[in-house]
Amino acid sequence: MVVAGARRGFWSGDGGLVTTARGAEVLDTPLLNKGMAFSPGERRALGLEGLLPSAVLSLDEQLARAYEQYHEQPTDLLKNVFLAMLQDNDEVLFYRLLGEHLREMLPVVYDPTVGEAIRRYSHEYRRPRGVYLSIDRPDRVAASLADLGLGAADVDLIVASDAEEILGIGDWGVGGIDIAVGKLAVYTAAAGIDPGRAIPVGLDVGTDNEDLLSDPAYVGNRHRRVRGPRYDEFIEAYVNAASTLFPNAMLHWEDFGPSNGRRILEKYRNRVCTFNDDMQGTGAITLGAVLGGLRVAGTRPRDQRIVVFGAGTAGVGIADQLRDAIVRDGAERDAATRQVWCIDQQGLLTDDMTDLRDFQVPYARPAREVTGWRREGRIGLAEVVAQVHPTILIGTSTVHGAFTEEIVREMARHVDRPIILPLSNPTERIEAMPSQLIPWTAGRGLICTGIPVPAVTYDGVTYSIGQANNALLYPGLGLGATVARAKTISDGMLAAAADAVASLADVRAPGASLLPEVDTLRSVSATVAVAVADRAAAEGLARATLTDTARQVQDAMWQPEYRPISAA
Ligand SMILES: NC(=O)c1ccc[n+]([C@@H]2O[C@H](COP(=O)([O-])OP(=O)(O)OC[C@H]3O[C@@H](n4cnc5c(N)ncnc54)[C@H](O)[C@@H]3O)[C@@H](O)[C@H]2O)c1
Ligand SMILES: O=C(O)C[C@H](O)C(=O)O
Ligand SMILES: [Mg+2]
Repeated sequence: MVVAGARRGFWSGDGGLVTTARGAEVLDTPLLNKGMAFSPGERRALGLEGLLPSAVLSLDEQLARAYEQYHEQPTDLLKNVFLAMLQDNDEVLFYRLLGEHLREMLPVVYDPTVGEAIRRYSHEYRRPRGVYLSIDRPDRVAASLADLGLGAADVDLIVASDAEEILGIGDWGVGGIDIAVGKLAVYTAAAGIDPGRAIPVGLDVGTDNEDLLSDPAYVGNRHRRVRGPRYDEFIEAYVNAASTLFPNAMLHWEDFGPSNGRRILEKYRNRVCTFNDDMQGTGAITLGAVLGGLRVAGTRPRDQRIVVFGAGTAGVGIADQLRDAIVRDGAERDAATRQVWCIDQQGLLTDDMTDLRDFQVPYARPAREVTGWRREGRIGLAEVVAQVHPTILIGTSTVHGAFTEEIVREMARHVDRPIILPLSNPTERIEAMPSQLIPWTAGRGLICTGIPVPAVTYDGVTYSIGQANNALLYPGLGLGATVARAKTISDGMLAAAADAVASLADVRAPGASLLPEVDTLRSVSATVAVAVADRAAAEGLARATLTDTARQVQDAMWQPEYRPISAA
């Protein structure tokens, strides 16, 4: 295997690494640096003898020190900053620490703390990570990607964000690159994506966030978001450059605004290996959670009535995948679409509305169907729940507290096991907390959230709350696509991923989580990867030959271990 970074002075040798770097350059290269773990021989050969204290420590000893330092950080934001610095210093140690304390540290490197890190990006800035592409220099896109010094076969994955809709907190301009960094950390911790073969990209198209525009410390392009043809040309330049320079890389899109996310995916999904996490990753993991819920409820996809509150990128992405699951269960496509009710800012979406987004149109209800429904300017969630008696309620609205006690009690009155998924992130945006939903449904609610939340004990039963976050899905999807060298990401590959996740949750015990536990992310991702790669092969989309997929997936997983390093 080639280790990315060859042009940065290192590549893989016989079971180890070989480098032309010497002295401080070795210590300053996070994928080479082992801190105090260089052996005396390596110190001599690499010119480090005078640059390090005498002791030689093992990875485990450094791990213990790093864990102690982590705990000395007083806030989650400072813990996040500490981990970012560790990653910039010694990447093996960072991933080992993260992997050993995944449940504790995932909320710090990823959601919800990553939201705080993004807001504070320009103020907490210490050093760059990733590639910063500017809409003001469209002709420099390819050159900027080439600045990393990576070769055509060196890259498996690129995560890019234009930061228009970061989580549920809106436009955060250049700071949005940290969502790409956070997603990649999860890719590696969960699925062993080689961190030297993955690139975070910030697409800086400006920002409409007034606070950023007037902040003297802001480090991004200080102008409004560019939209229209110039934006599209910039995206085109990015896709062309990325897929030409790195033809094996999957292009992952993260946290784009609703007017761009779907449009971009539709434009490129049959041309390159690409995937929108908020639409497709979220849709598939939510389907996984729903399938777990249906196993408990003892019902089938085609029996469901689904209300989606917040019909944006994620909400409609979820609607699409739930509709497709109903179709796979035997329903006609139109009938399956009619089993979904979408609500957005203008209330229940109906076909007499003139301001619907194109992707909302298929879900608009016939206006005549709702003539007698109560309106207070619009048909709100309470009325839809009262009329429809949904079996599944999804929250992707960013409206904190939107699932009120009255609404939830009304839903639970008509359904034995209501499936309620308040998925908005981060914590301050969630539609309702499980600690409220469980008592409001007298323990009958089947609940998952997007953020990690503690278990809830009610009436003697402890309810584990599954995290229906796309983090349970995209790492395995990316690994599977990498192993298969998939040409494109198909709907069938997403459905296979959802089925694989759902199959791993043991939902039999009362209060059991509908999804596998976050601690098992690595094995979940491996299972998802096998399902995705096999599906790609079955659909004729694999460019690699799969002989023993499970073995190939295991072999492809990067391990956070110090490798012997020799001087070239
Ligand atoms: N759990 C996960 O894995 C996951 C994945 C993706 C997104 N999300 C979360 O879902 C939320 C939405 O993300 P998105 O990317 O779809 O954003 P988005 O902006 O595309 O969608 C949000 C939608 O909610 C609508 N909305 C706002 N206020 C509303 C109201 N009062 N009533 C009804 N609808 C309202 C908006 O008009 C918009 O259409 C975010 O909080 C995000 O963090 C979670
Ligand atoms: O990033 C996350 O935690 C999930 C999702 O992609 C989101 O935008 O909220
Ligand atoms: Mg997202």
